[in-house]
Amino acid sequence: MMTMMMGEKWAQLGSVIGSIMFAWAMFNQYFPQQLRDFILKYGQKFVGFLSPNIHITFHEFSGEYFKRSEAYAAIQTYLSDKSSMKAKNLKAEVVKDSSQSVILSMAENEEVTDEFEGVKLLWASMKHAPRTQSFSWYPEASDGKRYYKLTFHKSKREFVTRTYIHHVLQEGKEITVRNRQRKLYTNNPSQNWHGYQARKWSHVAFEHPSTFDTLAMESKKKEEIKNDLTKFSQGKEYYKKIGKAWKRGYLLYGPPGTGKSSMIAAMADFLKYDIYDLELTTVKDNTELRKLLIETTSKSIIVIEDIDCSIDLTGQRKKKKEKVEEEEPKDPVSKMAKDEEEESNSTKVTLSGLLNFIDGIWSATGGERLIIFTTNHVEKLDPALIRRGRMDKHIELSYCSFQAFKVLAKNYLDVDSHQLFETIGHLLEETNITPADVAENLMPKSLTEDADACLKTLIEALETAKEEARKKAEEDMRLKVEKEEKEKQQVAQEDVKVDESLAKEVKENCVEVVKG
Ligand SMILES: Nc1ncnc2c1ncn2[C@@H]1O[C@H](COP(=O)(O)OP(=O)(O)OP(=O)(O)O)[C@@H](O)[C@H]1O
Ligand SMILES: [Mg+2]
Repeated sequence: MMTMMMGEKWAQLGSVIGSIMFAWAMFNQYFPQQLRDFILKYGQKFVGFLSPNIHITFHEFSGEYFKRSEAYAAIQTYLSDKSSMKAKNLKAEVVKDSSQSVILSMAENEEVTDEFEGVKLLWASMKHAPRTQSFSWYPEASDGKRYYKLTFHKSKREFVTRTYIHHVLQEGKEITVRNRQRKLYTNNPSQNWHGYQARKWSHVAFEHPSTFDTLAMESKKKEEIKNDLTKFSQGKEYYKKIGKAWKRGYLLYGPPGTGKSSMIAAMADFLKYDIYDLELTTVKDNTELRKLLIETTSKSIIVIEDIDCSIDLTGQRKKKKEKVEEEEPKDPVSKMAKDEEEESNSTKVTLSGLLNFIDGIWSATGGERLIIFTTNHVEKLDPALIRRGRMDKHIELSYCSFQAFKVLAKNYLDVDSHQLFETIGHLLEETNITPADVAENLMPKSLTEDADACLKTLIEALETAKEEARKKAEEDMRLKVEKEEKEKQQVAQEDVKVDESLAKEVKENCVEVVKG
């Protein structure tokens, strides 16, 4: 009985489908094209009129030719996670310049639901098939036009248009920034700026392993720097409010091997910014410097390492040139060649050009940039260059403290505490050793060397450094005493000379008096 009823139902369903297909065939065969279009268009409108839903479409290519819509790309990224969890048909795309080499998105005609602040929304991925197979310059035409359709209840119109879409685009862009492969740029010498596809900057993927976790320094100082960076990166509105360009200058100074370059890499990792490593010595003049600045993108760190060596800020360059002029060859051909070489080797970037680079009107374009200078000799820098407001934050990277050593011990040996730590702590207080040297000593020299052996090697190195420092202090003291002794002797000799000439004068005067 049951089976008979089921059979009847299937038969009924089959006949309904058959009728619909027959009606559709008749509709296509006997109704002219125009009438069919008219019926379909108004039929859709009628259904839309009855439906409580609203649709918004976001096309992949719209407006600017050849340019993919940013909104479409942001939505695709936003939906990527949701699609990979919920959709049954997925599309995989290899994304250029992305560390996440494959991104998944829903295939055409798939749907996923989203929920935001308690409101349910439906996203569908759609494609208009191309009408003709003709050649077109527009990338979308050959493959059909892809678009996303957002469907929601009409009562949520204001919420969706004012809040939800903004949220989706913002979140999509943020995910893109988080996932993108960061780049390390270096400036090309200006001789190579001309010609086909000439670039002012060339880049490689930035893959430095240094992070704030691996950086050896006092945790309080580290936290302070991280907070400063976070405040900066979230400060778009704040900088706008106070009328300041959205950029910040950092001066990192300290002896070689104390982690200045490592800190820059950690900052880039923390903020997910690109790095522009500016080699000032290959920049010809201030105009070139400005051109380079204009070509940098936002969310980046512009670095000038060893600023005191890159540019003469005290007029020494001029002196050097004067010296060269004195030694100029007589022969005009070699003189020209020497001039040319001199010209190409020297930079005419001046202090004022550099100051303009940091806070001139051009430096405000783009925004969200850090400018970092590093130096081993902070005292050599012109105060105008590093005054607060230009270099907003000065960070001293110094010799290894006990806290910094503990970070290195954890990273290199995976040791949190050890009986030798106390000895090392005392030795670090008495000796100046750079984190680079400590790190070198903590690296196992063979596969069999364990933490114990490495810490003992470090203690030996610290004792040697302490002994050397003691000897150097003794030698310095000896030289000082010797110098003072010499100076005293010189003064005594000069006194004797003065006495002698005085005696001579007195004697002569006496003779004259006697004669008189
Ligand atoms: N504070 C630190 N934390 C962790 N590692 C460090 C630190 N300082 C130095 N090192 C180690 O020493 C190496 C050299 O450090 P880095 O290049 O950062 O020094 P620097 O201050 O930039 O030196 P220079 O003034 O010569 O450019 C790094 O590769 C790193 O392994
Ligand atoms: Mg360095």
